[in-house]
Amino acid sequence: MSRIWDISQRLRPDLPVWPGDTAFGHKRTWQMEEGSPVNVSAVTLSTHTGAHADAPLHYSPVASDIASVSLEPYLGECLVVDARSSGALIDVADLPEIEGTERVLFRTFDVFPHHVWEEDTTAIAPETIEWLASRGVKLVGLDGPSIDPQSSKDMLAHKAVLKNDMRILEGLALDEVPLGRYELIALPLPIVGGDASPVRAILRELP
Ligand SMILES: N[C@@H](CC(=O)c1ccccc1NC=O)C(=O)O
Ligand SMILES: [Zn+2]
Ligand SMILES: [Zn+2]
Repeated sequence: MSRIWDISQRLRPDLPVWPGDTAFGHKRTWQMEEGSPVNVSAVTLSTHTGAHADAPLHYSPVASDIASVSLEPYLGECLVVDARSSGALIDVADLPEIEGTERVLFRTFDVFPHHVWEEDTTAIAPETIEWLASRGVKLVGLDGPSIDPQSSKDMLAHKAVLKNDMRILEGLALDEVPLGRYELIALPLPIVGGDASPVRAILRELP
């Protein structure tokens, strides 16, 4: 069996979420201790909880929801890149040779903030998105909560992704993963009308 790295955040009540967004909630609705033959629960969560995929509908009212997007970009060979020394934005000059990979994941945190919400996270310059698109990249991902700065109102990186019909993963926990090439598997749930979906994201060692 090839080695697997789980790059999903654990879903739990104290999971930090985007300021003002819905907290993660999980409650038991049937309990074996109370005479039910099984345990069952209900969850409450934002579509942008933990490791998640943005749908084009998140940044364009007329674009596809998460149930309609092809799964192909979320599956296949990817490259994990070190962006820990980038400043506020990952610039083209910060990129390594990407050698024809269709998926690029950026590590920006020295240590992933599992217990606090960080406001000033590293985002991706729109020119970098254009550069990656011009080299055939179909999916960009990062450990931070957004490919744009959190204070952004113009969402230029998301707009560059829309223009180039790329896909986005955010909130990936990359601390344990050595830089390099892997197989990515990070499938969104088919939430009809959904602007995003949590994913179970893994990286698998290539043969
Ligand atoms: N744009 C962010 C998420 C985002 O904007 C957001 C996520 C959850 C709740 C509110 C959000 N934005 C509010 O202005 C993203 O990169 O997906
Ligand atoms: Zn998002
Ligand atoms: Zn986003």
